[in-house]
Amino acid sequence: MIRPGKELLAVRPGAPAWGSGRSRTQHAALQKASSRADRLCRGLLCALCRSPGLDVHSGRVLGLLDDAPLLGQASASLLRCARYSPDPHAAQLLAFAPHHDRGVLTLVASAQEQGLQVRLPQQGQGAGAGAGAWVDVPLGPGRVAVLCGYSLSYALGGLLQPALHRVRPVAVAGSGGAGASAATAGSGRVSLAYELCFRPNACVDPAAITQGAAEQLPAAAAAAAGEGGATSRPALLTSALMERFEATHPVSINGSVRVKQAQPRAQQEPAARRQREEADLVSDGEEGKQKPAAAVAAAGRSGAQAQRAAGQGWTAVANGAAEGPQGASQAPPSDATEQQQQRRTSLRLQQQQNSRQNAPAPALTGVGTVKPVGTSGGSNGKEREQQAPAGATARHDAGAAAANGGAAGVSAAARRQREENRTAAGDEAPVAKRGRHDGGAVVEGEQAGSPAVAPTALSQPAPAGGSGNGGQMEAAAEGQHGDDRINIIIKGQGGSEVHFKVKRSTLVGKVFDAYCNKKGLDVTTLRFLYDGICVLDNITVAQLPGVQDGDVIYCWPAQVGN
Ligand SMILES: O=C(O)CCC(=O)C(=O)O
Ligand SMILES: [Fe+2]
Repeated sequence: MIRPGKELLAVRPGAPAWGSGRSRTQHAALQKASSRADRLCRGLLCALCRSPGLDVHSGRVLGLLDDAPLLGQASASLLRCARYSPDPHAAQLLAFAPHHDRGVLTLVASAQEQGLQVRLPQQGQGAGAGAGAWVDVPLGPGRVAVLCGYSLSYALGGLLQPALHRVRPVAVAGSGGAGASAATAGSGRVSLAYELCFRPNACVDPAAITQGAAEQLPAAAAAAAGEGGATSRPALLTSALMERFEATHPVSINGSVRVKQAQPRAQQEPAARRQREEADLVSDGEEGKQKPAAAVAAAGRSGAQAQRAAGQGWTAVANGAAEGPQGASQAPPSDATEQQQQRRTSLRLQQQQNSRQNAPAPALTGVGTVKPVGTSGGSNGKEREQQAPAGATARHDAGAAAANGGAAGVSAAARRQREENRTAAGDEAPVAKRGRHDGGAVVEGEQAGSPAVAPTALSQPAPAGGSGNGGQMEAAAEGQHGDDRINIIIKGQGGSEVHFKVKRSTLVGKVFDAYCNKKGLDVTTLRFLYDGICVLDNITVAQLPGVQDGDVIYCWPAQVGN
């Protein structure tokens, strides 16, 4: 039976149990869809960062994501399946009211061509003919819409604006109206939206993320970014960022139908202040105007309907019950990443607290989800994080990402230069001389030469002496190392880490071999990714673009995702 309205099924990839009422086949299909969408989304994000128009260090953005979905570890990201049923009584209502998605990027796919619409920018960057008009985003087989979300816009200091979008109602079966076709008439519209989100305790610092990027932008875009741009956006934990989103988007139907509850009086003023601060992020008053539509949608998802929907294999999502990004703050932390993140987060939070005397209470509630810095033990002091697998999967999965490969190569040197300048200026200098991580491997002596890992990769001719620079990796006894040694972390697919302290002149292949020896792995079956780029074994550590103490190289099976 098709009922009027919209039904949503929201799942977080990697969640061990995806709710009741779903068969194993459904579970497997959702798992597959979400993991593919996740890879595509990360690849697109990586390509977007590296596109000449932005030239943002992709690691600074990708490092704010959680690990790629692993079974048994719920992701912060979310897959929404929506079924919009034909509704003869609600023809004037929108099936999905205008909204910004709260996450980083959303991919939307639907077998039905029509339904999704975006609003063209009214002013500033991208505004042109038809400014402010709603335009169709034709979907259908083989097509995916890519929407910039609030989190990405914030992280980029407004260099990209979040896409205001909505869904027009599907045609009533037999009406012959827009959207009806032999394939879809009578069944309503079904869409899949994958919303990539920052991990809950990531510290989103627009100023650090966009440093050096604006210089690449056309003057007009740079001006737009400067006004209310990165410098006026404080570093925030994702949880605080979501508070901000909610304060500036009073009614959101992003995954969950959220009707804003009356706030305690004490919280109203900061919320209003934040709303003013973020005037540049909210395109217009459209969302306010659409409140009635959202309220109708909310009313339509009563508990009784939710029960019926669940019985059909559709779990209704209503009033915050969704496993939305905000709910993901309960996700179990992955230890090593968490330790690094805690250190980074605490530094950022310190900055926040110093610079924002009037920080509203809700923004600080996120601190409660972060463990004290002291618990991070001897973890390496890594300032810049990376999420390597994205770039490689982008080349396999996303044409757009592949098309960007050249740009990535060109901008690498520029990025490195920027990083060096910044480090020289003491802006983001790594925290020096920390104790070694308890699990750190002591690497000694010469390892056998390692074969090439991947056909297309970051690679340079081996320096004189080839791979025979044995002895460059040395025991990392405290106090023995000079400034030319840095910590490099190899992170495996399951999240385990091995720490190496190496000379900058060491061939990375030596490190890979040492890692494989320690783990009992065959190096030829693996690829190593740094900042999303597959690294061959014949470059030195110093030749990794913008390498810093504590940087992570991800180790991934060569055939991943294929
Ligand atoms: O169904 C669609 O086309 C879009 C859905 C959407 O905007 C969302 O899930 O955030
Ligand atoms: Fe959306």
